[in-house]
Amino acid sequence: MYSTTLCLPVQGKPAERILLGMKKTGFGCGKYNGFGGKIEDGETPAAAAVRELAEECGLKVQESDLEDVGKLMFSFPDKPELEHDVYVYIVRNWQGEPEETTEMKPVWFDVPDIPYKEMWADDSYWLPAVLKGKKVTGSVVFSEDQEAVDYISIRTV
Ligand SMILES: COc1nc(N)nc2c1ncn2[C@H]1C[C@H](O)[C@@H](COP(=O)(O)OP(=O)(O)OP(=O)(O)O)O1
Repeated sequence: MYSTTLCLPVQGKPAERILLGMKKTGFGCGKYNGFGGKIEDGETPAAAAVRELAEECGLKVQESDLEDVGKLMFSFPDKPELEHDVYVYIVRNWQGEPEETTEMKPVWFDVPDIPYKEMWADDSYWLPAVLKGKKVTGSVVFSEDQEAVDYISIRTV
């Protein structure tokens, strides 16, 4: 079990546009997602979110720019080593312009055009609520192929 972060840069409140990245390597390669990765030993979730956002798309934020919008747990019964949780943040203020890196190719989407079919299957269950200003907590169990959602429980606040 490990912990990760996921940072979602948005414009507007409620969100009108979102910056997603096409993941080019590693876990989730070939999917659009927010920006994030594993929390390193001794690192706080917020520090990891700031670091990963800069590493993956060049946007610089302060920890005070992070809006904590929830925590999700992902499990894969057929691959228990992939079990992890994710701290999810929205950011509305940053320095710099999105740039392609070796890990991600950033693309802005209008919220109605978010490409859910090219994203992790859980996203359509919780991202719309987050973009409307809700906070989410929950857990997702993935199927044998690690793509479909077998069970999901999301609580919005
Ligand atoms: C399984 O469902 C998931 N859904 C969504 N929306 N996002 C997910 C899911 N599983 C993982 N994520 C996010 C969490 C992280 O932001 C990335 C994956 O990060 P990873 O652990 O693979 O870290 P890497 O970017 O590969 O590399 P390093 O941490 O080693 O830099 O996806």
